[in-house]
Amino acid sequence: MGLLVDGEWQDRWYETSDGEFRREEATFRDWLSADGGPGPDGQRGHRAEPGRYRLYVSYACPWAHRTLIVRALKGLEDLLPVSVVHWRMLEHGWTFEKGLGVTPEPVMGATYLHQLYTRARPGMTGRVTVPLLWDHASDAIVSNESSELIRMFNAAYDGLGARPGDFYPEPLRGAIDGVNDRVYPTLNNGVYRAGFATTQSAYEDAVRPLFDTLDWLEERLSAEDWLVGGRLTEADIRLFTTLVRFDPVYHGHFKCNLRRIADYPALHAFTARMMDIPGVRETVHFDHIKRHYYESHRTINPTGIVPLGPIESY
Ligand SMILES: N[C@@H](CCC(=O)N[C@@H](CS)C(=O)NCC(=O)O)C(=O)O
Repeated sequence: MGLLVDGEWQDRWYETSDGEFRREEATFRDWLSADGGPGPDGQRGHRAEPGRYRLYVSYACPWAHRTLIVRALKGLEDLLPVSVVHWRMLEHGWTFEKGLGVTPEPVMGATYLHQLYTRARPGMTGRVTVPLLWDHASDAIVSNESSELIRMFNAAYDGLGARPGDFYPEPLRGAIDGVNDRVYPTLNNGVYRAGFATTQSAYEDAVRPLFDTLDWLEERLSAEDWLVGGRLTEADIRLFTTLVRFDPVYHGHFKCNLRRIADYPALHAFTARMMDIPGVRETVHFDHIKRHYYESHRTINPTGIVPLGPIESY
């Protein structure tokens, strides 16, 4: 685990001096669009073209997982190739070391993901994260912010043979944003705030609202199959990537153990429903998920032992 400082890699754990984990803002925020025009907030545009871009992911990472799901649902496999990093993230950060499911890095034969970051921006300071969208044409990083990447993939390739489907439909945007605004801080990021806390109070301050949100979601999903508008939207996709990791990883490794998802009938049924959407199951790799967390976070799990359970229930 580490970060780039003035273009040099430094092996360093997260800064949690007051006991709390804070996620840093993503560094690269350009936009992929059908015509190369700017993003919704004026971000610099890159034109969608078959094969021009490459998506770098970790199968373990819930943020990268969102982008893989939207890529699958929109049928972008042939338009947008993917590279997969090794599940273990230790002193060099994400790597392309050989391993089951890991793909060799094609742009520069890099061993470490941070080499791509410094190729795009020499001298950069910041974290080296997945997902990452690389532009082969301009040898640049378009974006490393998953919440924005899924909105780009939702529309950018529509004229190039993407499958129909809109996961952020105009009339539902307010309601989707409303759900995301609760689910992101308390749950998607809440599990990390619990797991990386270094004081009892920071841990408890994360876990309590996390389970309040799970209770709230259980109630919503007892009445409806989907979170917003009676149809699958990005709000469901963003929830799913955390729920599917919950019992195998967050319950034990991150100490989010008031209850399991298996104890919530509606949340469990929702996760199973998501798994059954064609294309989704193939994006879920429990081997990378479990091994990443238990083998990488040596401050939390010094032996690197990966628990055998739970028995998979989806
Ligand atoms: N805001 C980013 C967060 C991405 C992120 O934090 N990814 C994690 C993996 S789950 C990562 O690469 N962490 C490496 C690090 O923080 O050094 C997004 O949603 O795309």
